[in-house]
Amino acid sequence: MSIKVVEVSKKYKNQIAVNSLSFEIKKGEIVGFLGPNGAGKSTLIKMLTGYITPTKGALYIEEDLVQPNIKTTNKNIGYLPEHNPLYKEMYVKEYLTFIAHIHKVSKHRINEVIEQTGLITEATKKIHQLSKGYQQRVGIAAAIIHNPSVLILDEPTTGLDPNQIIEIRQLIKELGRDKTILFSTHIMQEVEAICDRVIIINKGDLKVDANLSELKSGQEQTIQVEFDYKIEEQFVKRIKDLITYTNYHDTKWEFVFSVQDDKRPDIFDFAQEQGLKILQMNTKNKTLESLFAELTK
Ligand SMILES: Nc1ncnc2c1ncn2[C@@H]1O[C@H](COP(=O)(O)OP(=O)(O)OP(=O)(O)O)[C@@H](O)[C@H]1O
Repeated sequence: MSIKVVEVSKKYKNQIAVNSLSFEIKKGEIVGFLGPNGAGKSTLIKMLTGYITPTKGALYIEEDLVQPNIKTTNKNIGYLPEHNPLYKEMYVKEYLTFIAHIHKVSKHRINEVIEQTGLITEATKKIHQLSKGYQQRVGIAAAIIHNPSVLILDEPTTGLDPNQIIEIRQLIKELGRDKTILFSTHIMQEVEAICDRVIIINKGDLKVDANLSELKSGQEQTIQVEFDYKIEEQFVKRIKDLITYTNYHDTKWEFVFSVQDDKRPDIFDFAQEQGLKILQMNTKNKTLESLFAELTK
């Protein structure tokens, strides 16, 4: 396991920020760590990186317990905090040279990360001259300069414009080819765009730890249809994968399916077989976004 969290809790005075959380992340996985504001994401990330200690429980990075072994575990972690701490008066290459020096890594690694994070054209500019998206790339370059096996990103796309968001997501995906990545966000679409697995927390509690495909397959598909003529129930029952149906009016129906594949083509085929025309058809799918809203009320 690259990351292991065992019954970890964190209490700030009377406030329980993280409540007995447990999960494991395998080598090479990209996992979205999702929760609304105040859910406890940053608190857990700070415990993984050794910035704060847990009130209870144990955290492991590449099999090493974080607390007594912070030096070792931090060698294996690249961390981009929520507020990317950059020395903005420095030039990009100068800053990365400074970070490389702290980590005692060889100079050739600086050019390597500049290339890897798409910073070649910006390397000779001062950091404050860069767009927010490029500043975020500098933060990521600094986080991976010592070539860690685990990368932890705290809300890496917050405050970026839509194009920058797409670019940073792409970069995270590329880095995920040879690193284990845990990144926090409060946007479900972000998780859908980047990862296979999601861990959802709310008010410090674990709500979901599942692959996205599992989450999606557990969802129902609802389709409302209006035909041009009345149709008998016995015929409607023949539609494949139908779990329930409601007849609102002679010609208006709502069908609920248990499968994820788009069932609209099947309804077209059915209508054709029955000699009917479709006047209206709407899907009312429960999105992952609405599932997240339900779980984090
Ligand atoms: N140093 C602290 N002292 C007291 N309470 C704290 C401290 N840091 C965080 N908290 C509280 O712990 C809870 C979890 O906060 P945390 O920052 O971990 O949430 P988050 O999921 O990262 O939220 P956000 O998305 O807003 O960054 C919140 O209620 C917060 O107010």
